[in-house]
Amino acid sequence: MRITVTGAAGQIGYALLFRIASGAMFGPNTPVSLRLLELPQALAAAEGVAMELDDCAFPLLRSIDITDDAAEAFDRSNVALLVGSRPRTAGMERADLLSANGAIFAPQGRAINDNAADDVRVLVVGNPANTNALIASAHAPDVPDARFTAMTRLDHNRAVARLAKATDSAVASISHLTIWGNHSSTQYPDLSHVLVDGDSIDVDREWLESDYIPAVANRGAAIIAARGSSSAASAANAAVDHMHDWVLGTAQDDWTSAAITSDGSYGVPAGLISSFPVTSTGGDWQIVEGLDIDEFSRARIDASVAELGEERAAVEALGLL
Ligand SMILES: NC(=O)c1ccc[n+]([C@@H]2O[C@H](COP(=O)([O-])OP(=O)(O)OC[C@H]3O[C@@H](n4cnc5c(N)ncnc54)[C@H](O)[C@@H]3O)[C@@H](O)[C@H]2O)c1
Ligand SMILES: O=C(O)C[C@H](O)C(=O)O
Repeated sequence: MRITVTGAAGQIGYALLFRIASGAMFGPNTPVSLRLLELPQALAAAEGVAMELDDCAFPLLRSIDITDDAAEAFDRSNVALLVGSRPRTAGMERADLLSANGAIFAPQGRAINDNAADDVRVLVVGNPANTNALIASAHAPDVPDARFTAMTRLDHNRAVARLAKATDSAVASISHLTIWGNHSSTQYPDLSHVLVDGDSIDVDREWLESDYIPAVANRGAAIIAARGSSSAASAANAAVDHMHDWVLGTAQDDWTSAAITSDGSYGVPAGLISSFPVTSTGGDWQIVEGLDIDEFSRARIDASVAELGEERAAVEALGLL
C-alpha cells in the first residue's frame, strides 16, 4: 500500500505515521510504503521523523520517501492523507482562509488526478476539511467524487466517548450514533438512533441541547484551550479508524460517520461533502438510508449543511471550483 501523508512533519503527522507503519491502519498483513509531502522549510524535520520511523524497525514498513514535490509525493499512491493546511491566524477572515487553502488543495487535487493509482482513496484532515476536500475533488476530474472524503471520525469518536461516560457504559456498547454536516461547531451529533447495549435510550432534551451537543461540537476548541495546540493523537487515531473502515469494512450491525460527497440523501444538496451515517463494504462508503429524521434533527442538519453551502459559494466566488 503506497500511502502519501501531507504535512508529515506536523503534530498530526508525528502521531499518524507511526500508527500506519505499525499496521494499525491496514492490518498486520499489508506492507506499507510512506511518502511524506512537506513544505521546503519542514523537509529537515520530516527527515528526522523518518529517522525515528527507521529506528522502530517496523516489519511492515518497506520505504519512506520525503519530498516537497506533489507530483512525486502522489506518484502511484493508493491512499492520500491530506493533513497539511493553512491554519486560521488572528484577524484572518473566512474568505482569506479558504483562499489560502485553495492554493494548497487545488494543486494537490491536480497532482492526485495526474499521478495517483487508479484506486486512490483520499482523506482530508486539514481544516476546513469538508471544503478543502471539495476543492481537491474539483481539481481531480478523472478520480470519482466518491474517493474524496473529509474527516468527521474524530467528532464521531468524541461523541461516542462522551455518551459512554454520561450513560456509565462501555464505549463498545454504544452504536448507531451519527455526526451530520460540517467538521465545525455547527456539526450535529445525533443520538436519535443510538443503542446502548442494543437498547434505545431516553435522551433528556435539556441535557442534549445545553450540554452534550455543544460539548461535542466544541471539543476541538476545548483541547486547544487545554493543550495550547489542537488535537493531534486523537486526530491521527481517527484517520486510522476512517481509512481502516473504508478499506477493510465497518463493524457489522453498526455504522460510523464520514464526510462524503452527497447524492442528495436526507436533503443534503448533491455534490456537497457532508458528514453522514455510513457503512463500508467492498471498499466503498454507502450512506445509511431510510432513517427517521425528526424536527429537532432536521433543523440542526439543515443549519450545518447551510454552512457547507456558504463555504462552497465562497470558494466558487474565488474561482476555486
Ligand atoms: N478533521 C479533524 O478532525 C481535525 C482534527 C485536528 C486537526 N485538524 C487539522 O489538521 C491540520 C493539521 O494539524 P497539525 O496539528 O498537524 O498542524 P501542524 O501545524 O502541526 O502541521 C501542519 C504541517 O503541514 C505542513 N504544510 C502546510 N502546508 C503544506 C503543503 N502545502 N504541503 C505539505 N505540507 C504542508 C506544515 O509545514 C506543517 O508541518 C490543521 O488544519 C488542523 O486544524 C483537523
Ligand atoms: O477544532 C479545531 O480547530 C481543530 C480540529 O478541527 C479539532 O476538531 O480538534
